[in-house]
Order: sequence, then structure tokens, then C-alpha cells
Amino acid sequence: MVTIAVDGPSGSGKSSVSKAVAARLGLAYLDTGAMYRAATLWCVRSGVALDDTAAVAAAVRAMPLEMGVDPAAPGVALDGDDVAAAIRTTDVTAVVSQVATNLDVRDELRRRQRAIIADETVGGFSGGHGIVAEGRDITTVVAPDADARVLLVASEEARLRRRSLEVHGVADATSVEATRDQVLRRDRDDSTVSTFHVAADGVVTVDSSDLDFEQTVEAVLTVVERAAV
Ligand SMILES: Nc1ncnc2c1ncn2[C@@H]1O[C@H](COP(=O)(O)OP(=O)(O)O)[C@@H](O)[C@H]1O
Ligand SMILES: Nc1ccn([C@H]2C[C@H](O)[C@@H](COP(=O)(O)OP(=O)(O)O)O2)c(=O)n1
Repeated sequence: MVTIAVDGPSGSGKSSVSKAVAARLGLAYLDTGAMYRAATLWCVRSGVALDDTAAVAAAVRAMPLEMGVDPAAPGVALDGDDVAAAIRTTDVTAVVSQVATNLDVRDELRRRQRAIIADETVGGFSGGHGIVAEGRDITTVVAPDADARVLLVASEEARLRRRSLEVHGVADATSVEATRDQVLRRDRDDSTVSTFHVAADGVVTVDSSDLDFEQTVEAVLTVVERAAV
């Protein structure tokens, strides 16, 4: 079984590139950011105040989360309810770091992530020979023994432009400015609990600032090949 770990800041291309790499290699795909987003939505829907750290941790431990790992259709469900779209609203994005910096929440979600990585057939996906897992602490904490470990980075300008295009459909000055909080403030908050701007020992950095999407996928596949996976 193969494990490929990918970390990086917001807008570096982790989700889209990891999904494409998994599809090319016939591997499962785990979006750990979606788990922190689902935990946030679960707390909000349960009426738990996000600054009540003990109540948030208790709610997340009881959270009935199912993660799909098929890269062609990676679903996220809470109590059987498909929340793939609901976890990506700007309301969730604005507050997710509050939940992601709760250390008891991190313990619980890391435990679940390791269980999924160890059994990537979860959710009915039958690829069956490994997984690409992406997030902020996969190369360093969740799967430091992964067969290939990649830190995907890009300049602030490229990341803001990409996110702006994704969320607003344009990347003019106003839209880029409106994206700043979602990308840079969130990275600052998330950096207090994970290291994802500088590669740890043995982790290969891929800088996608001047690469298009396809070139970035190729660059990550090259790292995987060189790791003799
Ligand atoms: N190398 C690239 N060049 C241009 N656009 C990219 C590249 N990589 C990703 N994108 C686009 O940028 C946006 C953000 O990518 P995403 O995978 O969601 O990043 P992350 O998961 O790191 O936040 C998406 O719309 C994606 O298609
Ligand atoms: N392994 C992870 C993955 C995500 N997080 C946190 C950090 C982010 O603010 C949220 C959401 O992650 P996500 O990857 O969806 O963020 P992007 O919008 O793609 O940048 O979860 C984390 O702390 N650790």
C-alpha cells in the first residue's frame, strides 16, 4: 500500500492537484481540510459556540462524519446528509481556523485520518492500493512515514488570484482584496498549529507559482516516481 502526503497553504493547489494525481495513479484521495470544515459545520449546526473549546471537542468526538475517498467523487456526509457544498461556503471558511486550532479537535481528526489512510477502501472505493492525503500536517504529523511527501507552495499573489477566480469568477483588484482574509489571515491562524510554509526534512517542495495546473500535476508525479513508489 502506497501513501502520498501533500501539504501546503491555501490556494497552492493541494486539493485539485492531489485529486488529479490520485486519479492518474488509481489511488484513493483524502481531503483532510474537508474534515475540519465538516467539523466546523457540525458545531455550527449543533449550536455549539466555537470559542467553547471543550464543547467543540466533545461535539467533534461525537460527529457522525463519513468521508468518500474516490478522487472522481470524494463525498463528505454528516449523519447521511451530503455537505460537500455546505462546507465550502464563505461562512464556514471564515471560522474554520477556530475549530482547526483546537488541539483536542486535531487529536480526534488525526486519529480518524490515520484510520482512513490505513484502510483506503473506506466509503466503498475499490482502488485498493493506496491513497493521496492532503492538508497542512500530513507530511509532518499524520503520515510522516509516507512513501512520497510533497509541500506544494505558490506565491501569495498566485494563491490570491486563483482563489479569487474560483470564488468570484474574476481576479480584478476588488475580488483579490475580498479574498485576502480567506487566504492570508486564515493561513496565519492555521500556522499557529501546523508548519506548512517550509518543508520538513525529506519533504520535497514543488513551487507552482509559474506552473499551470497540468505542469503542477506532472511535477508532483515526478516526485512520486523519484521516490520509487
Ligand atoms: N498550478 C496551477 N495553476 C493555476 N491554477 C491552479 C493551479 N493549481 C490549482 N489551481 C486552481 O487554483 C484553485 C485553488 O486550488 P485548490 O486545489 O483548491 O487549492 P488548495 O486546496 O491548496 O486550497 C482551483 O480553482 C484550482 O483549479
Ligand atoms: N490537515 C489539515 C487540513 C486543513 N486544516 C485546516 C486549515 C484550513 O483553514 C481548514 C480548511 O482546509 P482546506 O484545505 O479546505 O482549505 P483551503 O480552502 O483549501 O485552503 O482546515 C488543518 O488545520 N489541517
